Amino acid sequence: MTVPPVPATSLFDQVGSERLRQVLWAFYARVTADETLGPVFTRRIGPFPQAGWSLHLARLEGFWRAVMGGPGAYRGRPGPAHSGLGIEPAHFDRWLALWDATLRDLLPPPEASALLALAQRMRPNLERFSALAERLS
Ligand code: HEM
Repeated sequence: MTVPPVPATSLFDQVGSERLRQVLWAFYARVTADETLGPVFTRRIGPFPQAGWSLHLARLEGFWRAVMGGPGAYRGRPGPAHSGLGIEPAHFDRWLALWDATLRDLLPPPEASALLALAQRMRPNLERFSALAERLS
């Protein structure tokens, strides 16, 4: 008798779109209130949660859906989006600390660690772009 394979569930299936959206809004509320990160985002997107934030969060939701194996059609270029903004390594340290704290507050530990690991792996590439002075997009 053959045992049917256990269907593979994606990280997106485990977290679900509603909780992903909650995580993103909670995270950017903290980011924009932070004295290191806040000014970079407010300069570019405007005061949270008004101005361009709904659009920005919709883009980010598409991005996270894609990297979590969920449905979506993200077509952005995260690298160039980080060049020319004056982002230093300290910004990345803080970003990841707030991401970790938000994930721990809102998700069970396995999902929180998986989402933290994804962002940690993206850091070196985004950091290379952030060192470029000119915006490429
Ligand atoms: C590993 C950490 C990070 C990840 C995964 C990440 C991810 C992203 C993504 C997916 C976008 C949207 C790109 C697009 O499609 O337009 C974005 C935009 C942006 N990020 Fe990050 N980011 C990180 C760190 C940072 C840091 C440290 C800062 C600086 C404080 C920052 C500032 C911004 C800003 C200002 C935008 C908007 C750019 C624009 O629309 O012109 N990010 N980020």
